[in-house]
Amino acid sequence: MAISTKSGSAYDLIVIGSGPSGQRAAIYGAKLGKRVALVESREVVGGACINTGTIPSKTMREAVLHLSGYNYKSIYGMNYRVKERITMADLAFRVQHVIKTEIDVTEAQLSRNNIEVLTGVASFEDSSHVRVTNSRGSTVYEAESIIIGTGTKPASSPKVPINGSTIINSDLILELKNLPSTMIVVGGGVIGVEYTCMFAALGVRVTLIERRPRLLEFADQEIIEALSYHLRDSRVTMRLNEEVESVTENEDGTVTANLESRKKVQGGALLYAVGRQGNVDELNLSAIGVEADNRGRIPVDKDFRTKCPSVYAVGDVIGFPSLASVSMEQGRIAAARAFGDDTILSNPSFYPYGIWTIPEISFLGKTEEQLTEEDVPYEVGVAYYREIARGQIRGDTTGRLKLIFHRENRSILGVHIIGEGASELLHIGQAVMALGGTVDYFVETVFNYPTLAECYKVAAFNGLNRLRRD
Ligand SMILES: Cc1cc2nc3c(=O)[nH]c(=O)nc-3n(C[C@H](O)[C@H](O)[C@H](O)COP(=O)(O)OP(=O)(O)OC[C@H]3O[C@@H](n4cnc5c(N)ncnc54)[C@H](O)[C@@H]3O)c2cc1C
Ligand SMILES: NC(=O)c1ccc[n+]([C@@H]2O[C@H](COP(=O)([O-])OP(=O)(O)OC[C@H]3O[C@@H](n4cnc5c(N)ncnc54)[C@H](O)[C@@H]3O)[C@@H](O)[C@H]2O)c1
Repeated sequence: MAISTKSGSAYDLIVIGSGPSGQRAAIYGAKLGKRVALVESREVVGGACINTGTIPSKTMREAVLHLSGYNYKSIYGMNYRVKERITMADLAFRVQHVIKTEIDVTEAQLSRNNIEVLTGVASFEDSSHVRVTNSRGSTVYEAESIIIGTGTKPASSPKVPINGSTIINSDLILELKNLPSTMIVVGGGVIGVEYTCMFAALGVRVTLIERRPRLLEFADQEIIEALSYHLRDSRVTMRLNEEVESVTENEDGTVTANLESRKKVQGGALLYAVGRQGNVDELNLSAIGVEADNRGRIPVDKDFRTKCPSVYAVGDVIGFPSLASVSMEQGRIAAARAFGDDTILSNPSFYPYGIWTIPEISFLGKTEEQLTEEDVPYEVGVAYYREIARGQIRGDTTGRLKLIFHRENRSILGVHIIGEGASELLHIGQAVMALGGTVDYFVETVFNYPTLAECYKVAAFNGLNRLRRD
């Protein structure tokens, strides 16, 4: 069938992709009074964030915690649960509800800002023209500036036959018909570890295989040791320093992961989570003289401008840190820069991490390992949730907050938390750090009682006591 080509409208800004990076870029452009179009290849807006990634996984985690009674087992006993037989349908029910609401909220935001949403696959004609192709044909639109926010998709391998039922990637989690009794997770990155925790909390026996010597290499070692303790306690088997070479489906419906070391691991289902690949294949980047690397990442400068001066790229498609929070910020900055607005400033040293393991982990700033490597004289103060009244009330007696500060000028260098509420709690430390506060702030400040925020005060006292002893 021949595809008809039409000439479409002209815009000030065309944004490709409606994930967090694209949404924020488009809205910021509109706030600057520009005429903006947002191209999205899926039928719905929201990107991987709303449809397959952040929102589904975080909602599923909440459903798992609620239905399994995980947070209350230490109070009411190991057999406590809200629902006896938890099914995939129970989890999917809550996830679909939140996805739908988030899509509605996003659509309303885009429409309020007069952003025109064009459904179809975008590809470059040249540095100011984008072709949008859908089942009705193809139209070429013009814009002064173009921002790419096309995100990523799960990395695949010809030796791992994803079948959507027993061998899945993170996009297909909700396609699992039943909860398997055993599961293999390949990849000890954020996705692999988060889903390992959820399935383990549901009683699934998980084997987690990671080719590196430790999980989540960018996080503080002590925090990861604490997480590993929880994983073992939830009957997770960790196989570190092991690489999965291929995966085979067995006649009895089970699957086998074949390791480079010639070991074999068998399970009822397998989640393949070995990283993600940039969505660049359909963009025709060669038309604008831009080339992505072997993982589909587009190179950009500090303002997110590509080699082609009128084209910017933001979000996961430019690589690290690949977080929804940071993607939004990058989108805003790129739209501002595209129209000569230099007022938005953002300091990546204060970007936080929230890792939704069970228990959750959150941190910002430097780790002890990094500071040792950089010869920075530091001291550490730790507070344990079990010593804080709120920790006892909530039933989380294993959490901890670790404050790292400079031994001489007492500035905060890092905050690392594992335990319930970590991702929210972190923001107190983030504010103090960003505003140039010192460890003394926590000593001098009165926090509500009983709250987890008290951890900051206890950790500060603990660290300052150590400093005095030396
Ligand atoms: C399982 C999982 C859990 C996650 N959890 C968290 C979390 O807890 N916290 C956090 O901060 N981050 C999390 N992330 C990461 C977060 O989802 C991403 O950082 C974020 O979605 C990136 O936003 P984006 O706008 O760059 O891309 P995306 O959200 O991937 O959106 C890109 C959009 O572009 C569209 N597109 C692609 N190519 C074209 C084309 N040629 N034409 C038109 N449209 C196109 C796609 O269809 C997609 O809708 C998670 C990711 C995954 C996979
Ligand atoms: N809470 C959050 O912020 C959150 C949650 C989920 C995902 N994300 C984002 O999504 C992105 C992708 O996550 P991911 O976990 O897929 O990727 P990743 O790159 O973080 O981790 C993949 C892991 O798989 C391992 N691996 C690769 N090949 C292997 C093999 N053959 N056998 C065994 N192990 C192998 C790698 O060593 C690595 O540790 C991340 O960059 C992250 O920022 C963020």
